[in-house]
Amino acid sequence: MTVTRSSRETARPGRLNGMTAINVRGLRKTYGSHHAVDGLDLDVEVGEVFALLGPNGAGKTTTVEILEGHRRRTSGEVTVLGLDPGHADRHWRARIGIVLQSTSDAADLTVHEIVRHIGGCYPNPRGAAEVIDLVGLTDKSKAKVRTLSGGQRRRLDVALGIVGRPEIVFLDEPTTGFDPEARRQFWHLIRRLSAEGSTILLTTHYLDEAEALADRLAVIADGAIVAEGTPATLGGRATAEAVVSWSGGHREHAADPVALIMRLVAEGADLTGLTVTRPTLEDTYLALIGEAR
Ligand SMILES: Nc1ncnc2c1ncn2[C@@H]1O[C@H](COP(=O)(O)OP(=O)(O)OP(=O)(O)O)[C@@H](O)[C@H]1O
Repeated sequence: MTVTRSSRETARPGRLNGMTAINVRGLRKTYGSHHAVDGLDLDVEVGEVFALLGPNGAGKTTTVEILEGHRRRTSGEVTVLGLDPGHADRHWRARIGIVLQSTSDAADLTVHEIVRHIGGCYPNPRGAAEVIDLVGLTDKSKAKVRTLSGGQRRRLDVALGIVGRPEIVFLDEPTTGFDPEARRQFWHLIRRLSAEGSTILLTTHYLDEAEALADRLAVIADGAIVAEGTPATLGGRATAEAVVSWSGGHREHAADPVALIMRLVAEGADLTGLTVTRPTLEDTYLALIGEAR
């Protein structure tokens, strides 16, 4: 597949172009007779931010947990940072950062204590205060984990996922429960981690989040990838017909909207209220999911 890379790529000093961080071929996971993951192929390059989209039950978490070495696969080939996660050792685990869907426990420790404690499990951790600041929890540093709100706990989960300075970060629905400001802060954090060279694989139901963060994304339906591309090109978005509307309720579909507008100008049409729209990522996503059903 030819993939158009985003302009953000060139701005990344830590990027090692062309090296594969995640390589998946023919991944399958069955529960009884149910195929949760059904022949999934995926390549994520070192330094990429890659988003997995898909409806509830599509197989995103199952896939991510297999990549993290937290779930056994039924069949298929998987390498993450060059190793099979099913047989990986402590050294490999120290290079991986994980933010699970479930919230953290350790309710009687303070935020600072738990971050420092988990950081101590890694060879080269970030400082606890630095990580707590990165996720915007500095004013809750001395608070017990059990007193945090849902969104604050989620931020703590992110802190625990990145404290070990991981080369690759798995984030499963990281911003669920975040208020809008916290989501923006989180986006800023992801861009910063990415700029430092981390590879990031995230699942999300927020299409604006995928569009804002991802170099590439893939849509999963029924355990397989049905489309893959950049946010701009997914599902043929970049070449989809535009809808051109102008005064008097005029509306035309056009493969080349500029040519249409030039023609209208030449014809002396009243172009008050001219708009040109292409399918949004949400339109494209919903169409892909609809086709897959
Ligand atoms: N331990 C399990 N036992 C049986 N079925 C499971 C198990 N874990 C997941 N499944 C099933 O596998 C399918 C994929 O689940 P998964 O959690 O990977 O979906 P998802 O895409 O992450 O969904 P969501 O967006 O809701 O988080 C679902 O049908 C789910 O019910």
